[in-house]
Amino acid sequence: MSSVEEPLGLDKLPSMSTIDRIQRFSSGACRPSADDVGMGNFWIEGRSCSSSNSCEDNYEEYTRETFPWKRHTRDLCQGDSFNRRTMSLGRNHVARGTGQDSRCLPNRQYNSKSKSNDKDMRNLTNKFLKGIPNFVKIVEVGPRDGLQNEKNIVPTDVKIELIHRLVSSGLPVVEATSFVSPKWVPQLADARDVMEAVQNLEGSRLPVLTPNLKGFEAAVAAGAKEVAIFASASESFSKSNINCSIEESLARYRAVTNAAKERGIPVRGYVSCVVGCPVEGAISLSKVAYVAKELYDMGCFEISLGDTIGVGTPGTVVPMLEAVMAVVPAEKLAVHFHDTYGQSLPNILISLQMGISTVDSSVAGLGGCPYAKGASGNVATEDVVYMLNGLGVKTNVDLPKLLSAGDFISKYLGRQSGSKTAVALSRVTADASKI
Ligand SMILES: CC(C)(COP(=O)([O-])OP(=O)([O-])OC[C@H]1O[C@@H](n2cnc3c(N)ncnc32)[C@H](O)[C@@H]1OP(=O)([O-])[O-])[C@@H](O)C(=O)NCCC(=O)NCCSC(=O)C[C@@](C)(O)CC(=O)[O-]
Repeated sequence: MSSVEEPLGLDKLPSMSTIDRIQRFSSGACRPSADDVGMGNFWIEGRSCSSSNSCEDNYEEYTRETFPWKRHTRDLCQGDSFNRRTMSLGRNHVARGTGQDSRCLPNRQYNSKSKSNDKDMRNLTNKFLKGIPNFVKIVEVGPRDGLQNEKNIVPTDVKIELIHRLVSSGLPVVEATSFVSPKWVPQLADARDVMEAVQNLEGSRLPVLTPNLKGFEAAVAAGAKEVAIFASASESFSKSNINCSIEESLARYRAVTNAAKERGIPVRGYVSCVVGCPVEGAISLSKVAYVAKELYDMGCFEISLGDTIGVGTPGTVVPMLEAVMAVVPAEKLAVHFHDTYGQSLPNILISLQMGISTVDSSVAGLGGCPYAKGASGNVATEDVVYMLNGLGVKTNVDLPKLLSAGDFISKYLGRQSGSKTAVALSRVTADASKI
């Protein structure tokens, strides 16, 4: 077995070029159906289409999800449904337009394309982005990664309400909290209360972070049915985040995965600092691949690759993914980007093209790590859903309900949402309501 001191050399990795790999993952084969949100149901290349997830998506559905801003303007002309939507978003402005109302915003003001042009655009998208999966599983990390860095303690009820709202938006996985030391992360000292309150919520899996056996036992006692362990590819970050070396952390995590196996609890693994570390700078690809493989070998069903400080660009993310995908199958990987340099969406896009179909994100772009100075929030879930809708990729997420959850927590925190989509769509509806 290789060790951190003697990492997997890049010379030992397959010499497949980046372009080859992207092409390899650019099959036009059908990908998971919207139901394939559970573990183990990953895209198998060449799988045939089911009638419920035909490769030829319904055109109306496509345009509805692709152009939500257009939908707002169209719905404004349809009166009731728009009113219902804005009210459900908890906004205090209510549009008054009706189908006959001269104040209705004409669609052409927002979308000069004709229907056939829309269709052409979709074909163009298919030609250039055909490797992208039909379904992407979004792992919402807002209640955990999003809130852990908040200075002022967020009341337990607010956290519970946020989780309820996120679950009701259709997100398949909502990371609920962390069973870490309250001295290290005071914001999540109420992990037990949060977990006990949400443990029976249906519709989403609700994993929690556990840094050691103590955390694991506490999580299970509080009702957690899935846990996540978090190692780092950077020695310095491992020390500052969990107070031990990478090798020590892997030994701890083996104890956790063994205990989890005995109880039939699935374990997700994180590797942080996969591109850069706040102390060490660039991180070697072989170290990232090594830690990912160790977590995979100890039984993690999925490995999430975290660009903890958000320094990655497609130029650094592609070789990192190539290195990891040489030792862990793409369908077992997730990407976890922080948006410090605004690179998350291009990084996600290229990851999807390379065969990744699980993406972590945080509602309203909340987040940051208390032990990674300068790291900004995670990519906003609303922005990820907006992009995926635009690509015709299914997520099962109801964008208006997600926006409502983001609005709820942003209002509570007293600041504007970190989601550009949330800000833009709220302006569109606000402007439309003035007409
Ligand atoms: C790992 C430890 C616990 C080691 O912390 P330590 O101080 O070395 O632990 P220790 O074993 O020496 O114990 C010290 C005290 O902590 C207690 N303790 C020990 N374990 C637990 C526990 N599970 N829950 C509650 N209490 C615990 C233990 O009982 C003892 O209590 P005392 O006797 O002093 O009263 C600590 O460093 C820690 O909690 N770190 C977590 C920090 C954290 O959560 N960071 C943010 C995670 S985000 C991340 O990693 C990146 C990620 C995943 O988001 C991906 C990305 O963005 O890229």
